[in-house]
Amino acid sequence: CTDKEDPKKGKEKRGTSKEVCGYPLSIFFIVVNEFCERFSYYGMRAVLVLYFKYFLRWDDDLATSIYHTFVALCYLTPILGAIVADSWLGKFKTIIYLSIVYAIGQVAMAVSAIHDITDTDRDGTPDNMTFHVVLSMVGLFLIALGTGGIKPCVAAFGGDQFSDHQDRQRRTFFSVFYLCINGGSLLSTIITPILRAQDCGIHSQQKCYSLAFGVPAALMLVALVVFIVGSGMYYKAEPQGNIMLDVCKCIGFAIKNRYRHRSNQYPKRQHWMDWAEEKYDKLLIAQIKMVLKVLFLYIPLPMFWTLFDQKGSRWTLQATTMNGYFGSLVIQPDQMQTVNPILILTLVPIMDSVIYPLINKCGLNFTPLKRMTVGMLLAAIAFVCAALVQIEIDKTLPTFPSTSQSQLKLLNMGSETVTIKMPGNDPLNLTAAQASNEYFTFEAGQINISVGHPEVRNTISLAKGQRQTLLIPLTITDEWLMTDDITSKPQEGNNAIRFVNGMKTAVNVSIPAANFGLIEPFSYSNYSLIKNGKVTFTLWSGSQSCEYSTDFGFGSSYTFFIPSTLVFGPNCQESITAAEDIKPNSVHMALQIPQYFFITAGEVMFSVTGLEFSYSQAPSNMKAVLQAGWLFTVAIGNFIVLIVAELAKLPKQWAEYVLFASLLVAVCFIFSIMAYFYTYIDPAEIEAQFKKNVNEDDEDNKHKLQKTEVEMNKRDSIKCHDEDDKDKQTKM
Ligand SMILES: C[C@H](N)C(=O)N1CCC[C@H]1C(=O)O
Repeated sequence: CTDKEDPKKGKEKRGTSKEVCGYPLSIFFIVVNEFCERFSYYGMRAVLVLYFKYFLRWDDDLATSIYHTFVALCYLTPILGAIVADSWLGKFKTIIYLSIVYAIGQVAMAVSAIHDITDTDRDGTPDNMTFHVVLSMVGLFLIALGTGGIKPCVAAFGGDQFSDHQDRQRRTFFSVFYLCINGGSLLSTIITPILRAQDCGIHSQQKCYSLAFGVPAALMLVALVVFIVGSGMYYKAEPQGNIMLDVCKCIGFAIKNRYRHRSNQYPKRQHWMDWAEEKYDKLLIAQIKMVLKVLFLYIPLPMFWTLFDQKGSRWTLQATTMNGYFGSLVIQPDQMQTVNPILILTLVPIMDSVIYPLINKCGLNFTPLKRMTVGMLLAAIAFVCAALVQIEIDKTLPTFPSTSQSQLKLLNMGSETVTIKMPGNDPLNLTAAQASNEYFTFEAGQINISVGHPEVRNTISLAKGQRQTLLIPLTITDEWLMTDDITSKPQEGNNAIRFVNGMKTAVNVSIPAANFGLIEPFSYSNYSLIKNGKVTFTLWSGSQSCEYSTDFGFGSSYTFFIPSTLVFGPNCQESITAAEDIKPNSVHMALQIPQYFFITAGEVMFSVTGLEFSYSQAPSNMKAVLQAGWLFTVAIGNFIVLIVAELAKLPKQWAEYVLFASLLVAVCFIFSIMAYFYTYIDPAEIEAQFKKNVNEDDEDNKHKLQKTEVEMNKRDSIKCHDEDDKDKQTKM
């Protein structure tokens, strides 16, 4: 608990809070509040898209657009919260009122997800979807207003609890604050998907979205209660009138005045804001200059968030093409995102207690803006890593036919070996129930194929840009069948599975999660998407059944063949053959860890530092406003992701990663130049100086006034001597 204080700074204590190891006790309530609030926010967000898709039954596009619009809104509303806090209610009251709005929003979401409310026919699906849609949209709007509104206030309110001499403690506070954000985010993104997966309901059991939204709602109420409990200990800075209106008016006046005096005959002023001096207080002008300087510096920052936010989109998609088996543990593609908060929880303490002190010991002045620059570079490195991983993945992806080509696979449904001759290829021998290992590529059109001995010839038409399988029947003179095969990796790491029935009777194939339906003799089923892991298929023919089990990885496609020789019994493990149409993902998800490491190390240097920088460089009456400015860069970053996802359609994903890395390096270069010219200030000191000057001016003015009065009186008295006595008495 040792504390090296700046002897130049005042040591007056803020608020009535006790101190523990030099930290005001009040910040304990603030960090717990932040933990619960972030749990509530990230927990709800984790299941939101699934709620749109499976509960409200929206399509993927609508679900994704509304999701991103909501996230962007959550980082736009901080401006509103900051204006209300700094100009009107103060941070404390703003946090209380908006937390209530936030909790109401979360409760509305939880209620909107109770299907029983409108499920009058009790079939498990809501009958009045409009009710659920309207209630959830109102809920989301209130949440965006609440979470965004309080976010800049809570951070700035936490900063306010420290006295001017507690710079070091305040820096540590912002690190702990960031730890709480990520602790809440980590726990909730693990817990709420588990809650969602439970079945619940009064009349019928459905996936429990109401519980997945209900727990975040409860956590928001806890956040509110914890914050209120600390109420007596906080230092509550009073709002100083409608500061934002004054700021706007002052800037407007400066611009107008500058324009009016644009001719060369008027002497130039140091700063364009100095043109407001005729009408506005020098202190206000100085404060606006401080804010504008920082906001100008923020211009390049959204690019960092543009890269950062692709963790949830591009990187998760990349994970779907990778192998998630970590020994006996299976990691789903979207679970890889939890690596970010886990790394935050480890990296923040390491940076604060080892890396930064070590850099200091080396005599390097690692200023906040230098840290942020390095943070941006680390994010760029993360994207280079992502590109390298993508190149590895691309090497393992199957080569699908171009638009002018066709690919053909062959499956021998017979019980004897056949020889197949195709143009441009060596004769191919396929034993009973065997499929060719690979697809043969042809220029699309018609090809002649001959099978067996004596040869049976057939001309088959190949579909352009397609993969097909030729099913060679048991009796090769019978009609040949062509199937349409999938031409892309199955989505979200699923496996695309189908069955070909070579028996003379129909077969029904099912697993608990899917039913392939009744497959007619010498026919095939549609594809079903199956998750990774061990799967046991049950095959039925009439009253006879048997079981077939196999293990699936991620992103494969198989055609299982039921041969005519199959004997139904306890299991048919040996009889069924599997043709691997698309290999399972082989590049391991662990290869994503370096990119997660670099982006998170970048985030710690960039975001934790930026949060503290925004507080320390803001004038006292605009702390929340600058926090909102900081969060606004996150919103813009999210918008850029949306735009770039639509516009930048590079043919190769790795090239897009390199493009983003290069853009960030370019932006980082511009930022470092801007940062070079930035001079750090101590707003409290500047403000104190101004107030002192004003007081001195006032004193001066008072002295001058008194002097003038005395002189005037003297003059008057001289005059009065010359005038009549009556007059002289009145003036004195
Ligand atoms: C979860 C992230 N690591 C994170 O902490 N954040 C992302 C945007 C800003 C910040 C947050 O406040 O949630």
